[in-house]
This record gives sequence, C-alpha cells and structure tokens, in this order.
Amino acid sequence: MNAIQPVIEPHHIPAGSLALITGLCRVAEALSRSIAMGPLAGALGREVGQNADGDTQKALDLQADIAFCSAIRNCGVRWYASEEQDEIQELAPEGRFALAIDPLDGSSNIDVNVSIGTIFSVFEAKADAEGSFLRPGREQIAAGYFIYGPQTALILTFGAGVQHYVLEPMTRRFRLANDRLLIPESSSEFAINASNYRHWSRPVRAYIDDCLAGDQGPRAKNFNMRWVASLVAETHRILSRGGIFLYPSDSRPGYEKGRLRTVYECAPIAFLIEQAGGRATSGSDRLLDHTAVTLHERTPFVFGTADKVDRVTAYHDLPEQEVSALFGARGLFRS
Ligand SMILES: O=P(O)(O)OC[C@H]1O[C@](O)(COP(=O)(O)O)[C@@H](O)[C@@H]1O
Ligand SMILES: [Mg+2]
Ligand SMILES: [Mg+2]
Repeated sequence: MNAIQPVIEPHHIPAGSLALITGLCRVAEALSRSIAMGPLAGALGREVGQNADGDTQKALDLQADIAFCSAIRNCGVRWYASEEQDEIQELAPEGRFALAIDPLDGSSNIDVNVSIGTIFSVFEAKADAEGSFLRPGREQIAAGYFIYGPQTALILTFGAGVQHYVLEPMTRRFRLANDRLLIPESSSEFAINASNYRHWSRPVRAYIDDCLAGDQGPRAKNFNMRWVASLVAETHRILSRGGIFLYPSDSRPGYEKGRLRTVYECAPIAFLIEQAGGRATSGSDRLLDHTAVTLHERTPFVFGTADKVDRVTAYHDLPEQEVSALFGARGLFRS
C-alpha cells in the first residue's frame, strides 16, 4: 500500500508548524478548484454583506473564511483573527499560535478571472487575545500567501528566507519550486491606483510625477505602470521581477490611513518582502516596527526593491518647496 503523500513538501517547515501549514494548504487547494470553476461553482463574486470595516463582502470572502477557520481548529491555533469577522475567535485553548488571515484578497477580481489570494500571519499566542496581534509585525514567526492564478502557489517565510511552492494539479501537492526567493533589483515598474492621484499627499504625487516624466524628468529614465487591484498579485510580480507598490493614505474620507489592513495584509507581506531582501514601509517608517492599535486598522503601505522604497522615504523627507508638484527639477534627484 502507498504511504499517504503529505499535501506540502515539508523540508523547510518547522515540525511544530507543519500541521498548521498543512491545514492551510488543504483549504487553499480546495479553494483553488472552486475558483478555477468560476461561474460553474456558483456566484462566488456576489455581494452578501459588509464586514466590520464597512467593506463589501462577497460570497467567496465568507466561504473562504469559514473554510480556513474550521480546517485549522485542530492545528494548534489558539486565536483566529479574520478580516471578515469583528472579533477574535478562540479555537483551541491550549494552542500555540495566533493566526491572522485575509481569507480572500483581491475580491473585486473574483468575477473577472484575475489572480486573487489568501494572506496569513502567525504569532506565538499570548493569554490575551488582542495582545497576540496588537504587537510589532517583526514578532511574527511566519507569514505567507496563497495566490490563485494561472498557477496556484504558496509563498512562505519562517524568518529564514522565503520559499516558493507551486500546487501540482495532478498530485494536489504543494511542491517546492524555489527555496530562497530574492527580489530582483532591476525593474522600472511601479504599481499604484493612479485614479486617486488628486487625493494623494505632495510627496507621493512628486514621486509618481517623476516616474511619469520618464527620461525627460529628474529620474532620466522611463518607467512602466501596473495595477491589478489584488495585493497578492502585485506582491507576486514584485517578488518575481522587482519594482515598487504604493497604497498611500489620501484625502478621501476613510482613506486617511490608506486602504490596506496592518494585521491581515501589510505585516505579513512586509515580513515576506524583507525576507526576500526588499523593504516595506508606511511611506517613511519600517512597517514591521509598527504596532497596530486596533485589529482592523489600516496603514499606508509601500514595498518593493529596497532602493525604490528608500527613494519614496526620501521624498517624504524633502523640504516643502522641493516636493511641490510644480517644482520641475528636484535638486536631490537630478541624476
Ligand atoms: O480598489 P483599490 O482601491 O485599487 O484597492 C485594491 C486593493 O484592495 C484590496 O483588494 C483589498 O483587499 P480585499 O480584497 O481583501 O478587501 C487589495 O488586494 C488591493 O491591493
Ligand atoms: Mg485583502
Ligand atoms: Mg479580503
């Protein structure tokens, strides 16, 4: 009789965390099959309600949340905090882990057959539920995301580099594709939702203006822009070929701290990005040094190749007259 094959190749996963990662992989594998069926799996993208923060919830947001929550009940998780739930749930009182999850990221893309994902973050559980999550992101013991796209993949870190696994459709196993993912340094791509330009702060406008000015501007080179509207897809592209992502704060009501959530999205992505040799900030400060004040708080988020992210920080430090969008030749950046 054949031995049962594990759902993921386990070599880089600490033994104490294998049950948890295996539980997550099983749900991701099942989700990837539903997602691949699109409308044949039902109206996955239909609106069904609103979450704690007033975001629209789609049917697949809730399905994914329920599936992850129930699958990891016996996987050593004490506290389960989900973007889709108001409160933290206690799953196993003796559990070692606190798991924060964005069960379905990029939900505006569910119906249009564009990559979406799941983002997760793992801390050591404390006795206090909230205190297990409201702490600096650098205290995470693991973080990762699943991306459901042309390939389903898992990008994972335990703080010793980043591993890239790909779901092999035939065996339904996550197979290691790269045991040390590093962000390539050369890329001239930036990702930002440019429709919000008029709402941005002057440093962000100045940074983007200089990219758009291309070889006629202070950067003296041309750039390309990408915006998928799935954080996992943007992260995957940047891990694969470099570049920079920005979701800054802006002046729209509700966007004073940007759009993305510290606990469920930014802290885990920042952990992966740093482990892959990149940088992640809130525009000027290291994201992993930030302690979330509330579970569902949002934060401005900038990440990618280190020198690009540092440049955004430098724009935030520029004197006011240098930052002005009308100031054509920013001295600091003339090259
Ligand atoms: O629609 P916008 O404002 O461009 O925002 C896109 C961003 O919102 C998100 O979809 C938010 O995540 P959710 O889908 O989990 O709510 C990110 O994946 C993406 O980067
Ligand atoms: Mg999300
Ligand atoms: Mg989500």
